[in-house]
Amino acid sequence: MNESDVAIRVTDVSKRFVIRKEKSLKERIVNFGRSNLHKDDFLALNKVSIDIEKGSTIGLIGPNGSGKSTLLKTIGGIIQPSSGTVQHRGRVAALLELGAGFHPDLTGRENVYLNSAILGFTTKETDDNFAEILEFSGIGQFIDTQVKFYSSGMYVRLAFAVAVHVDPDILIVDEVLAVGDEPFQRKCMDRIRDLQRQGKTIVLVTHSLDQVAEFCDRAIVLESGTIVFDGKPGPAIRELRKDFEEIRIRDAGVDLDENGVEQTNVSISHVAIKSLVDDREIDMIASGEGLAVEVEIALPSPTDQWVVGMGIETAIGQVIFGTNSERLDSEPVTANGSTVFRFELDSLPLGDGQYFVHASYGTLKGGEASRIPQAATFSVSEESRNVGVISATATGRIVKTA
Ligand SMILES: Nc1ncnc2c1ncn2[C@@H]1O[C@H](COP(=O)(O)OP(=O)(O)OP(=O)(O)O)[C@@H](O)[C@H]1O
Repeated sequence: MNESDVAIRVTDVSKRFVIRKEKSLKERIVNFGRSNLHKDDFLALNKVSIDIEKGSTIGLIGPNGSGKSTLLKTIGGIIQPSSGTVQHRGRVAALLELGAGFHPDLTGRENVYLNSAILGFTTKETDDNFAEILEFSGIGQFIDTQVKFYSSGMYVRLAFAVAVHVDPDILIVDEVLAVGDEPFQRKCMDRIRDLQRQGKTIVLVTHSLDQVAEFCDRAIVLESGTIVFDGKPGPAIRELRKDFEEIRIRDAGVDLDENGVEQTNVSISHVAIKSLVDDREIDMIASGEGLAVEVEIALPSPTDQWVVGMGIETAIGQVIFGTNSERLDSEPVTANGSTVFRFELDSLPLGDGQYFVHASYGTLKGGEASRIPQAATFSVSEESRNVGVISATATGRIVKTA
């Protein structure tokens, strides 16, 4: 990236928060006379460095508490880093959590003028934009109500309308869009697309991984305040889903143990994709062809309670097909030691691309206990100029013209 193409530069940014906790009674007695508060340091961001290219759309993703909002706020200049620097070129408009940016006692109208003024607009310029902002927000008569009486959806509507109408070079958006209703979310997304087309730089924090796949050209995965992945959205989302799956299984393991369901010591030892024709292991099919998936599990003792599952996912982890031995009405059979279950999928009318196969193990009573998210992969080759995960035979013709 050329120096002149950098819109935002984050260099070695760390953010330390001081957390104050009430001391326990014992601690109060031991430390008698001193403050009743514990002070703990907490590193929300740990030496984060990123260069964001002008005109790009970046998604910041990661589990709860991983530091996404903190990073976004340091980029927007809303909070100062404890160490490191943030530089940006151009006007930044920020759409942060509810409550940030608007004064609760002022009306919607007054807040529009206040926000525009902070971003360097004259009253005359805001007058010129006002009708459009109001129209976009859909707030109507409530524009003259104090914003403390707004619902969270109304609040976001107005905040987004202001943010996109002040002609920002950089727009930073934190999760908030999720509180708008569906038509408004669509409208916001269309507007974000307009800004993309105009070459604006956009940084989004979101938990909607589909949104990241749809809008972003780069995604950054944060975990415990550090960057664990920085690259194309597809691999970033897969990385994050893999982590979520590990967390889910770890958590599920605890619950299942509490229920007394014996799930432990079973492992999925091998997953193979095979040809239905000659049983060879394969990694590619033509669109419309079928395949077999063999899942091998290692059962430590004889049981008829086992369930084996498999699913096919797109590159961003959307499950497009899934089944398991129970759904296929496979009779419970007592199995022991190394056991292979074979799924046969006769025909897969998939579009061109790479697909991932997950494999899972569980019990009839306890549900799914473990899963390997990307146990195997295969590609589908299709000679088609159409796009999408399914393959369809399509034709087109004019049926009416003036
Ligand atoms: N003002 C603050 N004082 C103390 N700790 C804070 C403060 N702001 C954030 N934190 C802590 O820093 C960590 C990172 O928070 P942050 O809001 O950046 O995470 P996040 O990835 O955006 O999470 P989420 O997905 O839940 O919105 C959290 O553990 C949070 O509790």
